[in-house]
Amino acid sequence: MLKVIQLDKTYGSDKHSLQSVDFTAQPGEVTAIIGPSGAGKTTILRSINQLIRDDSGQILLDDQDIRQANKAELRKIRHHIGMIFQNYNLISPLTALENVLHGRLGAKSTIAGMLGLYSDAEKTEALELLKEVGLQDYAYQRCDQLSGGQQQRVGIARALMQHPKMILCDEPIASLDPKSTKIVMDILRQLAREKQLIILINLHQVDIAMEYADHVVGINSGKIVFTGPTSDVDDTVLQNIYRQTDTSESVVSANEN
Ligand SMILES: Nc1ncnc2c1ncn2[C@@H]1O[C@H](COP(=O)(O)OP(=O)(O)OP(=O)(O)O)[C@@H](O)[C@H]1O
Repeated sequence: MLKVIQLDKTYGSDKHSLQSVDFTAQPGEVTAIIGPSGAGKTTILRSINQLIRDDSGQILLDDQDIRQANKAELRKIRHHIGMIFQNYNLISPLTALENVLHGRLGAKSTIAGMLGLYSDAEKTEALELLKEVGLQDYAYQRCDQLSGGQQQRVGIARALMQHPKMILCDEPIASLDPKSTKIVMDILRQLAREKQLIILINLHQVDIAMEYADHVVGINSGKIVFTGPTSDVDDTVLQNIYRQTDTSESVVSANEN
């Protein structure tokens, strides 16, 4: 389980971007973080794997506080956290298979990684993962010749190659058409269920969050204003999450552990 407790982040001296952020995300579930532009969604994801250093709080992944990890421990923890990005972050001239194999880089020695030395077992696994995301026929195609939706699926296979406990997805469908959006979201939900992964997704599209998420975290101006099952999200909750001004201090919480 992921537990974020009292997380605070200030950019510069006065830009308070996260204020006492508390939420949990469970294995086997899709958890969507929703909120207006600038609310702090990306800052939360980047804090979780310590791409940015937050100021205070706890980030517990299976009871290990990521914030307290030393460099070697952090490298190990990060290896089990997959990342999915809006712009896919693939290496364009390389094939889909080569990009998926890059998911193993964190587990290899620098030399083996630099020389692109992968075992037959790793290649077989990468091909299997491409099959899982429906891209078995594209393994040897350069990534810049794939559609956006196909590239995002390569990104998912690359994350799976890390044998993740958790996948953090930052606006994974923002550049995709509705058909590709459905394919990608169906895959993410299925992965959560079948592999018991924690899937945490920043989303701008409320309708997609409502359709695919089991759990919703609503944030406005750096503060959590709702956390609970998707079935508890109604118009009042959405108005609170997307309100223009930061006048309300109300926090709606349902069935939190
Ligand atoms: N590197 C930075 N330096 C200073 N302020 C930053 C930095 N990164 C983000 N911020 C500020 O922190 C706040 C939260 O930003 P963040 O990108 O986390 O929001 P978001 O909810 O992901 O927004 P969007 O939906 O538009 O991507 C914003 O006010 C933003 O301007």
